[in-house]
Parts: sequence; C-alpha cells; structure tokens
Amino acid sequence: MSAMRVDAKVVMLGKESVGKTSLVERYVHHRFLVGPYQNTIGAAFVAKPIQVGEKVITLGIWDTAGSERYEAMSRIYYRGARAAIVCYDLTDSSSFQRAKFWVKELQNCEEHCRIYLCGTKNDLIEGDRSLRQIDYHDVQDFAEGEPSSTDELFQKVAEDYNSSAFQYMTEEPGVDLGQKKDSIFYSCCHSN
Ligand SMILES: Nc1nc2c(ncn2[C@@H]2O[C@H](COP(=O)(O)OP(=O)(O)OP(=O)(O)O)[C@@H](O)[C@H]2O)c(=O)[nH]1
Repeated sequence: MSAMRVDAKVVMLGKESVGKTSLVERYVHHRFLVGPYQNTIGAAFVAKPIQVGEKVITLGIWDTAGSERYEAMSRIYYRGARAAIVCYDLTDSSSFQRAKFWVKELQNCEEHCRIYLCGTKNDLIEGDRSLRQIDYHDVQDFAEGEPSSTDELFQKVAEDYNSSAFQYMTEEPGVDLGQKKDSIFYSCCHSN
C-alpha cells in the first residue's frame, strides 16, 4: 500500500466525549458509531483527500483523546497543525470552557494554525431546546460563522488551507499568514 502525501495537518481537540471521533467517522467513513462509548487513547490518524477546485488537498486528521489525562499528548499532536477543529458539546457548558482553553492555547502557541470552533450534538438540542447549555451569543464574541454540515466544515478547512498556501506563494516575503485573533470560524455541525 503506498503512503498518501499529506498537505495539511489538522488536529481535533476538545473535552472527552464531545464527539470528535464521531465527527471524523461521519465525515471520512459516512458512519455513526453505535454501541458503548469508547474513549480515544492517545490519538488516531486518518488521511482524507478533498477536491478543492481543480486540486486535491489531502488533510491528515489527528483525532486526539479529550481526557485531561492525555493533555500533554494532545500538545504534541497540535504542533505544526495548519488547522484545529475545537469541539464542544452544545449540551455541556464545561466542554465550552475546555474549548476556550484550547483556543487560547493555540492562539498563544501555534500562530499558523487556523481555529474552527465546532458545537456538537446538535440533534439533542433539536429534540429538546431546554438541553442547550451554550447560547450562540456566547460564541459570537470570538468566532463567526454559520451552522454547517460536517462535509462543509472540512471542505472549508481544505479551501482555507489552499488559499493560504496560494497566498504564501504570491505574497511578498515576511507577510504574516497567521489567523487574526478575532477571525475564528464557528460551526455548529449537524449530520449530513
Ligand atoms: N446524540 C449525539 N451523540 C453523539 C454525537 N456525537 C457523538 N455522540 C456520542 O457521544 C459519545 C462520545 O463520542 P466520541 O465521538 O467518542 O467522543 P470523543 O470526543 O471522541 O471522546 P474522547 O475520545 O474521549 O475524546 C458517544 O457515545 C457518541 O455516540 C452527536 O452528534 N449526537
């Protein structure tokens, strides 16, 4: 089996059980995990080619373990990432605090990493609005965007990477390609 060339490293971050693995499974394998919840140990990797215009961009997606026990390992996995999908569970306010922790850390440590904040388990709040613990206005202070499908989220990651790589080739040397601190993209993923 030949190895696939990865264009951009993407890291999934967020509190345990927010649904990072499920999001990746849904996107890459079009399946929703059933059965008892199995927490990720360390991290899992999958490469996913995505069509962007006439090009194919291959994302190397690292799905990290959300348990705080593995926090030091997650730091290793986000190093050099061009994008981070920071997930929180819309029905769990503590997961939003944890997401803010990762956003701050990435902003301080990985200036070329674009940040995508993703609210998960939208289906639960669609079934019962009272379960919602994080209001859309709470995220508006530091992120902007629209509810989107999992496909749309990863497509945006690939397109943003592609346009920043293009900028890199055409801009003058010394131009800062880091994401502006106030331009975090927000997505509240619903099933495709
Ligand atoms: N209702 C609902 N449940 C979900 C959704 N996504 C994940 N879950 C459930 O939440 C639990 C945790 O999902 P995972 O995808 O394993 O969570 P994780 O963030 O990868 O967890 P760690 O590996 O511990 O970091 C599982 O029981 C999933 O079935 C969703 O969109 N809706």
